[in-house]
Parts: sequence; structure tokens; C-alpha cells
Amino acid sequence: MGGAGALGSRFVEWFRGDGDLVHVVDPAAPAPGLAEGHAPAGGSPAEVAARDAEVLAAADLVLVAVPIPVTPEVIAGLPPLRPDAVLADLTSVKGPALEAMLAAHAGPVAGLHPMFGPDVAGPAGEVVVHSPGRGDVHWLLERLTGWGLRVEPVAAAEHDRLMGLIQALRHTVTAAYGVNLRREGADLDTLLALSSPIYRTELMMVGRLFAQDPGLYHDIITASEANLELLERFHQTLGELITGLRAGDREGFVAEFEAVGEHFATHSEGFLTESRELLAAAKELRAAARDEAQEAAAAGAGVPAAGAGADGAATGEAGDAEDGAAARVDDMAARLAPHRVEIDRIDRELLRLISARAAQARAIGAIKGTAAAYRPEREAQVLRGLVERNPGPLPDNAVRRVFRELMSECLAVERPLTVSYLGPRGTFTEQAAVQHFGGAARPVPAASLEGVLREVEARQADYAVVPVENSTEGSVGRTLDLLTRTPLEAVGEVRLRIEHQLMGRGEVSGVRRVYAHSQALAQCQDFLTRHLPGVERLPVSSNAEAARLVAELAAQGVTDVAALGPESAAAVYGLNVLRPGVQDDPENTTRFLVLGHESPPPSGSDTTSLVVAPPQTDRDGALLGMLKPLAEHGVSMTRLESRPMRGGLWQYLFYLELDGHAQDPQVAAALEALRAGSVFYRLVGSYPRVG
Ligand SMILES: O=C(O)C(=O)C[C@]1(C(=O)O)C=C[C@@H](O)C=C1
Repeated sequence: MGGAGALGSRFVEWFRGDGDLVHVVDPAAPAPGLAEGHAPAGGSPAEVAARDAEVLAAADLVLVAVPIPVTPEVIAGLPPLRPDAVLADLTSVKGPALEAMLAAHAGPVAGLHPMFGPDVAGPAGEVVVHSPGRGDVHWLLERLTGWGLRVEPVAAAEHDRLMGLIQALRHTVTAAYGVNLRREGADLDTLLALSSPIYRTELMMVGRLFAQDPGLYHDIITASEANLELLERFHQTLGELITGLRAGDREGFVAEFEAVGEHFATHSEGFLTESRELLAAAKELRAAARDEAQEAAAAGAGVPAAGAGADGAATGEAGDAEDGAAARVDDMAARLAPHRVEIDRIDRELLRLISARAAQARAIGAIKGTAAAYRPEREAQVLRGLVERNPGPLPDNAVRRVFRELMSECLAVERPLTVSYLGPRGTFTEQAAVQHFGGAARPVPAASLEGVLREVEARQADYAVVPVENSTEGSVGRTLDLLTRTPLEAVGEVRLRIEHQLMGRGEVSGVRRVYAHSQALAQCQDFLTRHLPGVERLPVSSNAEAARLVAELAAQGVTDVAALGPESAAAVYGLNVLRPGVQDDPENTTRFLVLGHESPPPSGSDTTSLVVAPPQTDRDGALLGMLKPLAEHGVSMTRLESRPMRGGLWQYLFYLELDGHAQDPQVAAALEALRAGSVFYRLVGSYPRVG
């Protein structure tokens, strides 16, 4: 009822936005059956209600949004509604409206009072007072909170008393101030020119009132006898204050002032901070408008911006341009505002959902007890499921990253993880660890690959991340060797794009020595040969160690040295990036294995890694014989690497990666046959495939 009015039509817009079928029953709306845009059907409230009786009788919700004085009458004239329909209103005075609704309808009733005007950008962040009537109206309240409205329950009588203070008194004082300014013949431009942001904001609030519907404000102020009595008391207070001032009663004024200060005491600090922020924001907006105006004026006059007036005072033309530019800035601010309000609403909703998710993780953690909290197969399933549902516009990788972090934080609520990696800080392996476990895991650097695994074997860390292969340089032999010996099992893999920077403190032309891990030197050999010919290449234990060394040498005044490695190492050790992206292959990628105490169960798309040695690998057909079970059981092999076996001349170990999980029947059968035909067999583990 009344959905054609200013505030009612905003609710129509929001309900329609949710996909609801909304009928506007209003004399300003066309007759039933006619599309919007047709001439208004007109009529008294009773005629309108009678005309639309069928629509009203079928509605789930009848929302009355009509002027205050006619609200009880409109409600009384409603036809019978469905017994389970909710009858609600949007009036500023709740007592009479609720009384009328309870009398008119035996079903659920809710009194609502939106504490905002029709010009709000959107519902998010605004307040609606709910004065309960009767019955179950939770779906309606949930809808309101779903739009981001804050619903405050207050009984009707109390609401009306409070609104006297919040609305009637406030609006009357503002109105009196405006009326007085006009009567005093105040020149607004002069007042504004002398106004700092605080006075400007106050004047704006006065001007804002008079830009709205005077009848509405009259109705709000005169809504009840109690309001008028309140205003009379206010009038008396004002009279007393003036009498005191006239009488020179300074002490009386000070005492009254201090008493009010005490009344506000618990809020005064918060109010000071909040108003300071508000004024700072107002000042910034104003300054932006002025800057733009000056630029526009300068451009128009063909002189530099400073020419508009050295003291910053605008000329007449600049003043015009200022108005134009200010209008443009205001226009942009106005266009941004609803989106920002919507983003604020969404963020609050996200925060609520994220917190609810974390609470679920905490409950899961309590159930798991001392069992492993980290479940790679579940994480892989969650991420795959989300990527499948990704509606855009974020790319799949962005969705993965966002939820990766969310799961990392949820896991930390269950139990924080420590991850051991080849240090020092700033290595690619550290990046891989963060990429896999997210920012909530604690990376612990170790000095060698053996040390990395030892930390986990000795349960000093939960998981280890070790490099296994690089797209340019092939396998990391040392890791493959260690995989034959460690009791740890693979629980995951990471693929990391490797971008090397040339880092140092001097000039590229002055570099005589380059330090890096041997893999990095190999991955950048074309660059080094072409751009740094004759420069000494010095392998060290890690790229981060190279960066640390170069920083140390630079501190001693040696600047003809440089390091290769990740940008994070330059940041950690305070080096400059002398040349970015110096790896020979722009697609250069390293794969890492994540090792823990137990491989996860199948995730639906897994890889299995193992190391085997067939007997007498130097014999013809030994390799073929070893791989035959894979073909027989239809298992695909995605990787095969050979490594010389220590102590066995011409004996080789093979590192294999297979499609599928060791618990998949086909894979299990193939593995069994492989084990039976090998002199050495070690299942490194099965883990979710990446991507
Ligand atoms: O499902 C679980 O077992 C959880 O602990 C929840 C959750 C998650 O945030 O989704 C967190 C950590 C696990 O590694 C997997 C998933």
C-alpha cells in the first residue's frame, strides 16, 4: 500500500531486486492489470484498497507506506488478508499504526520505522526500528537484515517517546535555525566562505532539511501530543538559557554546560574521534574539488594552475570553474557512493560468513582431537568444487588464492601448522610453502634438504616442502635421493613459477661475480653468457644465501657482486633489483613435494609417487619389464627419472609418478606387481593433483 511514494518505492525496488513479485497499490499507480507507466488510477484510500482487494488478499506481505496522518485509516480500510500474511507499516509513529494493524488483521503484524529518507544510496548500514506486533515475522526481518539493514527492536510506546527526542526535537531545532537564518537575511555564500568543515557540514544539514518534503516533517514533528509537550519544554529551556545569558549568569551557563558534558561523558571520546574522521573526510572531498577547479580554471585560461591566485583565492572565472569541477567531483562521489555502500554491506556479510566458517572449523578441530588437522584431500576437493562453480569475474586462480587463504586461517583456528623448508628466509621454497599452506602457516627455515626432512621426522615441524623438479633444469637429484631414505610420505605438490632477479647494490655493468644456487645459475645461463660475459659464477647453498652474502659484502664496500633469486630475497636482504626476470625460460616452473607422516586418502584426482629399482637394470629389457604391470593395469605414468644407485655400479633407481591414488584398485594392483618385481621399492605417497 502506497508503494508509489518516495520511501515506499525504495522498498519496492529492494524487494524486486530479490526477485519478489511486488504489486504497488496506490492512487498514484495505474489500475490493476495495467503496466506501470499508465495514468494513475486515483481514488480515496478505501477505493484503492477495494480496487486491489484481490491482490491484497493473496499477498504474503502487505506493507503500508503512506503519510503518517492517514496510516490508521488506510490500515482500517484493508480487505481481509490471508491468515498467515504479514501486515507491516513504515510509518514514523508506531503506536497508532500498530493498534490499527492489530485490529485489522489477526495474523502476524510488524511495525517498522526506517530511520532514513528515500534518498539513501541503498539499505546497507541503515537502521530500521522494529516495534513487534504479533506472530512470526522472522522471514521479513531476515530479509531486511539480508539487505544490510540493522534491525533494532523497540516497543511501540517507547519508540514513539524516543522518536520525539531523535526526530521531533532535532527537526524542530534545525527548522528553527533555518527559519531564523532566512529571517535574519543571512547570505549563504558569505557564511560558507567563512565556514570551516564543521560549520559547512552543519549548514549542509540545515539546507538538507529544507530540500525535503515539508509536509512529512510537519507530520513527524506533530505526530503526538507528547511531541508537542516535549517541544514546549524545549522552548522553556531555551527561554531559561537566554534569560541566564542576558542576566550575565556566566556561572549558571558553565554549570549547565558541565552537567551536559557529564551526561555525554561515556560517549564524548568516541564522538570526538568519529566527528574528527567525518570532518577530515569532508575536508578531503572539498580539497579535491578545489584542486580540480583550479586545474580546470588554469587550463581554461591557458596559464599554470598557480596563476589562479598565489594565495589560493579563486578569481570569478575560477569560481565558476570551481563550481563545475566541484559538481563533477560530487557527481563522481555520488556515483561511487552506492557501490561503496554495497561493498560495505557485502563485506559485513562476508565477515559474518567467514566467522561462521571459522567456527565450523573450530568444531571440526575439537572432533579431530590429536589426529592430523590438515586434510589435503578435503582442501583439494573444496578448491576444485569452488573453481567449478566460479561465476566470474574473478579468474579461477584468484578464487583458488582467496579460498586457499581462508582455509589456511580456518586450519590455524583448529591448530597452527609449522612448515619446514630450505632456508634461509626468502627462498623460492618458502614461497612454495606459503602458496600451498597459505599465510597462516609458520614457515621454519632449515639449512639443508636433509635438515628440512629431519625437522618433520623429529616432529619439530608438521610438514616439509622440498623441490623435486624444474621445467628448465630437470630433477633435483638430491631430493630424489632423500626420498628413497626418508620415512615421510608425500601429501601434496606445489607448482611455482620461478622468476629470477639479478640483485645487488651496484650497477649491472660493474658486476664481476654472481652468486646463486646452482639451479638458478643453470636457469639463467643464457642471460649470464650474453649480458655478463666473463663474470664469475659462484654456486652457494640457496639463492637467499646468495642474496644474504651479497648484502654482507656490500656492507663491507664490495659492490661488484650480484645474486640471482626471488624478489622476496631482495626485499629480505635490502638489495636492489638490477634486472628483473633474467631466467632463460619465461615459463620456468619448479615443482615441490609436500611431505608429512601420512599420505591422504583419495581426493578424486591424485598422483602417486614412488621409487623402484628393478633387478639388473643393465640387462636388456629390464626397464620394459618393470613398466609392464602399469600397462597391464591401465595406469598412466606421468614421469620417469633415473638416478644412479649408490654403491651399485650401473644399477639405477627410478623415480615414477603415476596417475591415480595407491588405493585405486587399478593402481594398487599395478603397484603390487611392481613391488614383486623390484629389488628396491618405496611408495613415496599419493596426493591431490594440482590444477
Ligand atoms: O574439513 C576439515 O577437515 C577441516 O578441517 C576444514 C578445512 C577447511 O577450512 O575447509 C580446514 C583444514 C583442513 O585442511 C581441511 C578443510
